[in-house]
Amino acid sequence: MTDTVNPGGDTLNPPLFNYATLAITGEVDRIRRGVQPAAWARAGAMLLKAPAVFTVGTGRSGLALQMAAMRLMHLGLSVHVVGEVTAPAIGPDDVLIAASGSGTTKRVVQAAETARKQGANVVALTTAPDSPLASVSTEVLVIPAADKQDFDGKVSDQYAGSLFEQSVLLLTDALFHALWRSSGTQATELWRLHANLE
Ligand SMILES: O=C([C@H](O)CO)[C@H](O)[C@H](O)COP(=O)(O)O
Repeated sequence: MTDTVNPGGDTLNPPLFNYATLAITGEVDRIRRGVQPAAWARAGAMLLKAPAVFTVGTGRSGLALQMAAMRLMHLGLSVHVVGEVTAPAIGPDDVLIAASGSGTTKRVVQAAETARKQGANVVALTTAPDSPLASVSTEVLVIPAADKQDFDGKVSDQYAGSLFEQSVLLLTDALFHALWRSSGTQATELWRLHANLE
């Protein structure tokens, strides 16, 4: 056992836990106020017109985006998660949603480059507007969170890319909610598409 990691000490400190919940919700609210709704609206319009939507991301960024993929499927869009064995080829006018806080993760950048070569649009969710991912994307949704290696605590008190990953979930849920409500579809209609093999 390494002596450099102490997994939580002996007990969880309740005041520290309460502080953490407040700190995290405060940080997420700051992100919410810092995004550009017009860019999200453009991305939403692009998704609705796309023959198919793909999502890509690694680690926690990819996991957060998989939740968005499920909700977009519930909206009736044709959605695929890159790396799943059932994901088909991406083609012209399809949309690849790519989440990478750093904007440098190789697998994500390479997928975005391939998507553009095939005539698809790429919507990037990233903290880094000058990153390789942003430079290859059609629409860049900047999430002003900390990069996973910003350890100075200036942008976020949380560990690594946590704030980015939470924001991906919050903002894509907001995108889904806005698209759903403006469609006028009843929740019972959406529920027909919910997994029944679970
Ligand atoms: O899982 C992750 C890590 O724990 C950071 O909090 C990241 O999502 C993963 O490393 C991918 O990184 P980015 O592409 O920079 O989002």
